[in-house]
Amino acid sequence: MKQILPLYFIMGSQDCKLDPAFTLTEAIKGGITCFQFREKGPGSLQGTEKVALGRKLQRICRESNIPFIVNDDIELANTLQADGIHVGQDDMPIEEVVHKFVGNIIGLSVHTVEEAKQAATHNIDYIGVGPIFPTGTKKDAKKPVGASHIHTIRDAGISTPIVGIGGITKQNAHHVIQAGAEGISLISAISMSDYPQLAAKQLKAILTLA
Ligand SMILES: Cc1ncc(COP(=O)(O)OP(=O)(O)O)c(N)n1
Ligand SMILES: Cc1nc(C(=O)O)sc1CCOP(=O)(O)O
Ligand SMILES: [Mg+2]
Repeated sequence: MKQILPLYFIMGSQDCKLDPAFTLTEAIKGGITCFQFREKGPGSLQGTEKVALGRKLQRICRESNIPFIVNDDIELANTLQADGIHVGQDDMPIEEVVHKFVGNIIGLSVHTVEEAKQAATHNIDYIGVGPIFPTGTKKDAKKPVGASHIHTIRDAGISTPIVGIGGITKQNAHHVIQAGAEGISLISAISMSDYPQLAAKQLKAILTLA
């Protein structure tokens, strides 16, 4: 599990400055280790258009052996036979997700130490901790917790693999890794770049040094 988490790219068409398939292809060339399809919020595709984009992006991931994870939508994850699903505290109960998606990667969002402790009692593969820094991408994001929050979770004895999320850029990514996370997950630092391959490469280089 830990080897797929270092540079975890998340996006949907609503997040992209350039064409989504091109953005993903370039991000893969730049060294991302995992991809989450998160078609959600203002401007996102719905229905058959969402499924078609998901299929297209999944094909791109498969060609390069990059795990393809679906955000929120269990039905889509099943339809596409995705490699995994990511859910939050307010989505489908985690017990149900674990039951329905057995044998696949399962990620859960966590904001507090208590939620991280709860998460550790379930058979999940990683937790997404955030928002670490202020983010403009998710309008209903909670208050930023800072990278030290990852330290606090580790100090509470939780060993579940962690990815930090929220406002992570090449300027602050090293704080997240130094605080004890296995990886960084991010949207706009790559999806809004004019050069997604370069953006991913630069982030990868920072991870190597951190
Ligand atoms: C890796 C990762 N971590 C956290 C999230 C956020 O999930 P959630 O809280 O359910 O919010 P939405 O993404 O569904 O708006 C994530 N998607 N990925
Ligand atoms: C999808 C998401 N979840 C968050 C959480 O805190 O759970 S923050 C976030 C948005 C991440 O986008 P960016 O990298 O552009 O800040
Ligand atoms: Mg969710």
